[in-house]
This record gives sequence, structure tokens and C-alpha cells, in this order.
Amino acid sequence: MTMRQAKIVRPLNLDEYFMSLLQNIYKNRNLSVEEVSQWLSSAPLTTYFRVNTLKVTPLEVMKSINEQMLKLKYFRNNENKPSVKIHSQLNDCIEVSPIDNSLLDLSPKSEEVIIDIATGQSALRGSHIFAPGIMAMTPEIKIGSTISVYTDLAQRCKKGYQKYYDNPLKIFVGNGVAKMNRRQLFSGDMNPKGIAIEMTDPITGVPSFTLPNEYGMLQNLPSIVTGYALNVNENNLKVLDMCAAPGNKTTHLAILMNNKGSIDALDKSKSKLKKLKLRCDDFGIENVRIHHFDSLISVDSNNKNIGSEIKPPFKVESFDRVLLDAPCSNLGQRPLLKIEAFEKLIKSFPALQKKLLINAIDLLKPGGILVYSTCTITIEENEQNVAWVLEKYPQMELMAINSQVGSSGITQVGLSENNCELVRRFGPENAKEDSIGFFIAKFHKKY
Ligand SMILES: C[S@@+](CC[C@H](N)C(=O)[O-])C[C@H]1O[C@@H](n2cnc3c(N)ncnc32)[C@H](O)[C@@H]1O
Repeated sequence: MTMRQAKIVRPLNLDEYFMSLLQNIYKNRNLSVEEVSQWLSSAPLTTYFRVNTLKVTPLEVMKSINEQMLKLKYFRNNENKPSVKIHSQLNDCIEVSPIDNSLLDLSPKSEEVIIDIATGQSALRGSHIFAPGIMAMTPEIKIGSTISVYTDLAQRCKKGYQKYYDNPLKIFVGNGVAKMNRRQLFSGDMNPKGIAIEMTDPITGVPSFTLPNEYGMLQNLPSIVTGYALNVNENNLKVLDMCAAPGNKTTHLAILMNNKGSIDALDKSKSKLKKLKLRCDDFGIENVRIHHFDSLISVDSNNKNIGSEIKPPFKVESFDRVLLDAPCSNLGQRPLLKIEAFEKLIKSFPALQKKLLINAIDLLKPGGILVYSTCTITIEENEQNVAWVLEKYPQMELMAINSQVGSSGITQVGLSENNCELVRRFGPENAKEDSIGFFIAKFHKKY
């Protein structure tokens, strides 16, 4: 696959703590802080769509995406169209390449829209602009006007601002067509919803496409690998997903299990669990039990919970498979246009993750598999937590992850070289995959 770099945006607030954090992680991979921060602040350019194979085949989804691509203004025929193909190792994963840069109209337009940082990050990954993310719109814009879209890294633009917003930290994200005007956005309904700008020419060239909810979902490549890593393709498995919401991985597991066996999906966040429920309904998933529950207390150590077969807290050694997709410092998300590295917060995660790991190991049956994953790049939350498990629990050993994607773990930080080969790290060192930062470890409980 040929890689193309998006326009680099230098993130703000790269304080000393964050610089030394990046330097420590990547020093033995020969990557400078500058290179890593450029990687973090640029968007992955390949889009991945995981197909809900309960309802539709990857070929049907590819056909639908291809039809939408041909309707885009740039392509009159198949020439230069983004490639849409099934991932070489992941059968349910469709890979869509970006639109060729030379086809995009990236010339500045006289009318402009300012969006917030989170919306800017999504736009760089191919999303249209939804009404709540718009901060300002110049007065002349009518529905159908072609406009330039900027994200406000300075966070100084007031909601509803009427003039041209002049700030050196106003970053161009591309051109689009207005679907709403100022009146709809800033007067009358105080909470306008829906697409306000259809992005036609995002600076990254990442194309937008819309598919019925039941067809599947956009998902980052390492998250799809995580679902496969749990090896759920055996009959009637009892699976626990300890931090499940909004269910990106739970739904994948349910589909890989072909709606057989059971998944107990726990999460502390009630609102995010609602999304998991909706997604299960859309996808036709029937083997998931959703529990609004704190996984830190998910073990019924004193055998007090009579219903512990089907609701938490559960008896020890209840599950054949456990997924711990842990809460983490989130420093692998890309593009990160503004990095706020709160040292105290970042340093709080390893202890929380260890407590969750203790619960996970207690709940796993001997012979079972535990997958631990994070969407961050710190050594403390990744290799060092794995090393801690191996030292504290002699019954736990690492297993190889079947997919040959990502790279090995970082050496000389607590994990042996052999064990580093067994875990998967995704980051700026991966020349092949242009993904978010991520980490996956797969354990086997020997006894
Ligand atoms: C990385 S996200 C999980 C994403 C999810 N696995 C997916 O693929 O869609 C981490 C989740 O952990 C949840 N969480 C944090 N602490 C928790 C706890 N003590 N018990 C259960 N869930 C917790 C958060 O609410 C958050 O939804």
C-alpha cells in the first residue's frame, strides 16, 4: 500500500512532560519527538469498515461503497477512484483508500465556516460537519454555497460569530457545500442537529460514504484485530467484555460467534451502553447481555450473588474468554490536533488497569484466553502492565496474535524480547498500517 501524508498540523501544548513521554517511548525506535507528534496530529488516510456478516456480505458492502464513489464529482468512470477492497488478512474488513490529492479542489473560497477541534478531527477522517460542531459562519452563506472550512485550534472563536475569524491558529480542513444557513444554526432551535456542511474536498482526501446501520460500522484497524485475537470461533463460548461500551468490539465478537454462546457486556457508563443496545438491535445481535456495572467489583468472591451465572458479580473462573479493552490515556487517537497531557491523569491509568486485570484473571477459566487492549502509546499502560501480569500470575502466558499486522512491543522496559514479539503495538513505527496508536496482548491461562 502506498502511504501519503496528510497536511501536518503541529499540535498545541506539547509541554515538557509530554515531550519526554514521547521521547522515552520511541527512543529505541529511532523516532524523534517531532516525527511522533507529526504522526499524532495527522489523520490516518485509510478508512476501514467492518461488515456485519450476520446481515450482509463484504462484496455487497463493497458494491455499495463503489457506487457511492462513482457519484462523487471527481470520478466519471473507474479512473483514479479510491480502491475499495477486502483486507488481506481480516475477512470482514473493507479498506478504502483516499481520493487522489490532484483531484481535490483545495482553493480557498470567499465564504467560510469555523468548526470546533473535535469536529475538525472527524472531518479530517472523512466525516461531514454536523450542526453542533459549527462555531461560526459568514453571513452571506446560503444553502448550496461552496465554502471553506477551518478548525479553530486557538479555541477563541465565539459561537455564532458573524465576521471573518482572523487567527493564525485557524487551520484549513477542506471545502464543502452548506446544507444549513446561519438562521438554522444560531437562532430558533437552540440544538440544531444533522449535517450542516457536506464535505466535498477534505484536505486529507478521506472520502465519506453512508451505509445502512445494519451493514456494519467504521472501525479502526487495530480494534478489528482485537476482536479476532480473542478466538471466539468455537461453539457455545461464555465471553465477558469488561469495558464494553459503546460496543464496537462487543458487536464484532457477537458476529464472529454467529450469535451463539453468550457475551456479558459490562460498562460503567449508562449513556454509552444505550449506544451498545441500539447497535445490537441494528445488527440483529441476540447473544449479548448488557450490564450497567463496575468491573472493578465484578468478582463474586464470597459466592453471595445467587444469579451470578447471568449477572454480575460473577463467580470466579466463569468465562472461557475475557476482553479487557481498558480505559486509558487515549494518546493513540489520531488526528490529535490539541494534546492536553495532564500528567497526573495519565499516571493514574496503570493502577486502574492493574485492578481491572486482577478481576479479569480471576473471572477467566483455566485454559481460557484474555485479551488486554488500549488505544494509547504509553509503556506503563502497555508493556509494563503485561510484564506485571506475567510476574504476578505464573499461570498466565502470552500467546501470539494470529494477524500479522502492527509491530512488536518495546524492548528493555520489562518484557523479554520473546514476549515483545507476541504483543502487537500500533504506532508511528508501523510503515505498513496507517492506523491509530494501539496495543494488544493475548494471554492464555494455563491452570
Ligand atoms: C476504551 S473504552 C471501551 C470501548 C469499547 N470496548 C468499544 O470497543 O467500543 C473504555 C470503557 O471503559 C469504561 N469503564 C471505565 N471504568 C470502568 C469500570 N470500572 N467498569 C466498567 N467500565 C468501565 C468506560 O465507560 C469506557 O466505555
